[in-house]
Amino acid sequence: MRIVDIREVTRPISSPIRNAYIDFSKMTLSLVAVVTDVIRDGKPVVGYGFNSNGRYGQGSLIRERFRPRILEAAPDSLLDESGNNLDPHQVWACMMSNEKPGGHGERSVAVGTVDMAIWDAVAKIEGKPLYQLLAERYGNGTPKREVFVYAAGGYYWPGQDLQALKNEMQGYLDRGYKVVKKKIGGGSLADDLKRIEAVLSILPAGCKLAVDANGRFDLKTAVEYAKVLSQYDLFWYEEAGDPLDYALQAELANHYQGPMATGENLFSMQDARNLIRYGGMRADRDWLQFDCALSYGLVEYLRTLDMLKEHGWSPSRCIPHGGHQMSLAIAAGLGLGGNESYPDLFQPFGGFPDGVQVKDSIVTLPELPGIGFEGKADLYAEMKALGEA
Ligand SMILES: O=C([O-])CC(=O)C(=O)O
Ligand SMILES: [Mg+2]
Repeated sequence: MRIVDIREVTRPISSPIRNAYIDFSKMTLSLVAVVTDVIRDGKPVVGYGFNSNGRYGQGSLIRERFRPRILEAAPDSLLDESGNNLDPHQVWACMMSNEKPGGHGERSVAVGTVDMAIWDAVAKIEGKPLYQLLAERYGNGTPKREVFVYAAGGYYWPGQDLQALKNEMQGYLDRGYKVVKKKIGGGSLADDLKRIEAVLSILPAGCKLAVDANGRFDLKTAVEYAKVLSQYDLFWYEEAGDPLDYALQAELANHYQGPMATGENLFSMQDARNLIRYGGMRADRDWLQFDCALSYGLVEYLRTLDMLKEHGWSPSRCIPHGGHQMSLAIAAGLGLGGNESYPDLFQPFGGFPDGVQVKDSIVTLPELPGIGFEGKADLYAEMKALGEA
């Protein structure tokens, strides 16, 4: 078998929202199709991938470096031992040939996007859900199809008042979520507190709020917020300072006893390892949000999970950023603590297969081959236009 083509298209996922650092008025993503010559149900198997929100489409890197490397490689060098399927680790090594270490910037997003499509193809060729394949190859053999999800929103919308914020959050509760997230750091502390209290005022017992500063704060501000946020029983306090400022994160732990979360902007195992070594994160309560779609894909994420294990961290402390089905499959296959979800944003790319309902903040993954994109009609329509044209 061989890869016949790799196609990329850059799509808008823009909206007028902003967090403490960026607005999303020009946000895009790359959608990738990896076309193989393997025939299933009378059609070539095509794997699909896309990158998460927050970084932009990676078309030029994919077209200039990663696509040609794969297509120019000897087809057999990309296969597993059976010779009947791709080996994602070999494809990854091929993409990363002649790439120096460090400086993980945008290329990790390009590689992560192609890697997602490779895993989708591999699981489809095996005729299994990706979560099943992962549980068999790297997990305990049995996936856990019920995955915790929380609703991320609470962005700064133009003109949104407190009532509109409450309505937004109520909408998530009505759809079955028990944990909701809102942004902080995009206004004054006093305004943020009004917004936090507005949300808390509508949360029933058993439901929780997480807050996300998107790396905006210096140490002084992060600590100021920590002191005030300590009065609430928050689900977590996320990305207070710059993602690479491990000393800030470590110092913050001296001022905030509740759970903290970070990692969505760490794009390699090595960066994640530095967070674990130097960031003062606490394995008994904190959360790790590394997102494979931004950070060299699942091949690298497997290395990150191994690194975590060596440092005494359970995969159940990981709740990835990004709200995509790839991380849902990894969560189900390898026992992560859950996944992010953006019920009202970044469509059609985020979310779940059609008909999957959130109940008590849990989704149950259906048995679809691959990652499961074909189960979401609006998403699959976009994918099919690229991959089956
Ligand atoms: O607003 C963003 O860039 C997304 C984000 O931080 C998250 O989902 O945690
Ligand atoms: Mg975040």
